[in-house]
Amino acid sequence: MLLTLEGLDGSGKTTAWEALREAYPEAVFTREPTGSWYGEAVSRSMRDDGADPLAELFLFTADHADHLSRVVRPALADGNLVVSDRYSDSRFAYQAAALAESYLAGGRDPLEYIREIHEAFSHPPDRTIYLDVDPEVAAERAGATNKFERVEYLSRVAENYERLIEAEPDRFVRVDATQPLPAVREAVIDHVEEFVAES
Ligand SMILES: Nc1ncnc2c1ncn2[C@@H]1O[C@H](COP(=O)(O)OP(=O)(O)OP(=O)(O)O)[C@@H](O)[C@H]1O
Ligand SMILES: Cc1cn([C@H]2C[C@H](O)[C@@H](COP(=O)(O)O)O2)c(=O)[nH]c1=O
Repeated sequence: MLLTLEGLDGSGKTTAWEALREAYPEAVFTREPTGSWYGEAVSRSMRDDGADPLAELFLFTADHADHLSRVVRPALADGNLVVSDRYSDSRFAYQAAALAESYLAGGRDPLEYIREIHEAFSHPPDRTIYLDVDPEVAAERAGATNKFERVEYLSRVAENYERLIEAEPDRFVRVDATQPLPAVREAVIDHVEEFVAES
């Protein structure tokens, strides 16, 4: 089973991922952007305020393709539970927000365009936990360490996540990530126990 953790910057994904790592030591824990050279290219692009948003989309997507073939598909083929801190929904939410200000021919919807690119090769998550905080909390917790961690941009990202949740309500579960950390941790672990029991 492929389980992904999604949410705005600072929503607590990595904290939840670490709690799950303690609870499921036998599972495979991974993340996007990855630590590969593709992931390093992504980090370089994120540090560039003038990076072309379409070029940046394809850097993130290249990192995803490598992640799939090197980590995710082999781990799933071996029957593992795979837990990824960010995955394809991050592209749908973040790069669609960046492309909205940019250019796509024929008035195409950026989010749909990015989904179509992924449909051709990706492996969709089985379940996704959405750690829900508002953009103000997210920006404050994240500390504006990269160009995405600003309230105005994160508001558009949050709207895109809402579209994704609305389109696939059975895949997503929403956790109120403004709760104190122990309550968030407990909610995440309870959901994963349910997913594992159902699978
Ligand atoms: N429920 C919570 N209440 C208060 N602070 C929290 C909570 N969850 C996480 N934090 C704090 O917010 C900060 C960001 O948490 P974390 O790194 O887990 O988020 P993230 O979603 O992985 O962020 P990013 O996407 O920026 O990597 C950390 O300082 C963490 O301790
Ligand atoms: C996978 C992915 C990530 N991002 C953005 C979201 C964050 O601002 C940074 C780094 O992620 P982290 O969890 O804070 O380490 O990258 C993105 O825009 N698109 C993506 O596909």
